[in-house]
Amino acid sequence: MKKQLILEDGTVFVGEGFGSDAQTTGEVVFNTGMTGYQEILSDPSYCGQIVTLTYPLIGNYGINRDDFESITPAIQGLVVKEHTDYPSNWRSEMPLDDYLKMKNIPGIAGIDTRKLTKIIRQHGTLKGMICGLEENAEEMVAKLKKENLPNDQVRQVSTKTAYPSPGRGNRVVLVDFGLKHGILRELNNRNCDVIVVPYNTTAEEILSLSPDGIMLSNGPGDPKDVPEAIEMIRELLGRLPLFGICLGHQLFALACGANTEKMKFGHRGSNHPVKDLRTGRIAITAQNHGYTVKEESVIATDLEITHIALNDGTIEGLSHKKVAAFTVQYHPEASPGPEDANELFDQFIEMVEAEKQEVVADAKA
Ligand SMILES: NC(=O)CC[C@H](N)C(=O)O
Repeated sequence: MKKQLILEDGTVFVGEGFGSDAQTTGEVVFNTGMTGYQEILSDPSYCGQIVTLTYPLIGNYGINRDDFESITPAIQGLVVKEHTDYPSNWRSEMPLDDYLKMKNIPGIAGIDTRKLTKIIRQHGTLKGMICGLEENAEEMVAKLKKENLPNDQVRQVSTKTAYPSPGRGNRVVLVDFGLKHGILRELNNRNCDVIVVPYNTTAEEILSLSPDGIMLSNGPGDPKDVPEAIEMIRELLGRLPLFGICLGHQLFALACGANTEKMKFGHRGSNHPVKDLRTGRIAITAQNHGYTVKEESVIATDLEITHIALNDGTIEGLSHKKVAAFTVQYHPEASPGPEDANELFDQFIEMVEAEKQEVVADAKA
């Protein structure tokens, strides 16, 4: 069935529908990863977004049980150049098309994704819709221009109730703003005794779980749309060691008095070089974000900029000068992508253990 992809600037692409037949509206973004479509479409940070994959052949290794980053994908739609119905991989359990149908996610294929990506890079991310050919494009453009996209994505994807992911090691409260399972996997691999809590849990409720450390997850949307989380982080600062990833990093920056802004078209891909300013070491990182911490806003805070993106110089990592807390804008849990930055989870565990030693030393003194 033919479908159209309509952008708010009036551009119309016609392609072949796959996945669900539903009509969908969202913010159109692009990801440049060469593999990892399953992890991308199940990453809750894409809630509210229609994702264009710039790699030209998608679906060739199917969908498997192991690579999900969440159980219920929150992506609004998928745009590809070519999509294959015939996956060929020993791990494949179903074709991408079947999966998208099952989860009611619309897709459109046969799109000139290079042209689309150039438009997004020039114009900045724009609103768009995937719909049938029967819709009048001009009317749809007018509708897109008028419409405000939802701003409650974190509420949509965060867990509704707390749940444990047990281990025998350090106790970590992981605040779920739309967490990728990769983060949970990394903590469990390090034997952490994790309790995952909803995004709007208060500092007091978190402290009542007696954690040794706090982890702030990734998540969708604008960090300023979750003021309750900013307040909670502010109250926890200095009371427990803290590590934040992506949305968690942005919320931490806001809680410390810095500011965030929307980027023109963001960073989404699996090969973004990031420099650690303290060691000079460069890591190739997985990224998926459309907001960033404003550099000039950091000066008046107790934060130190620890990492920058080599492509555009934006902030990629922060650490607190006075309390045990650090955050990164990129994804050390990878999925999809390189594992260069995976050791950050070890640094978090070391920080948690060092703080525990200090508590013991203080108690003895
Ligand atoms: N992956 C994330 O956590 C993304 C953070 C935020 N939603 C952004 O787009 O910048």
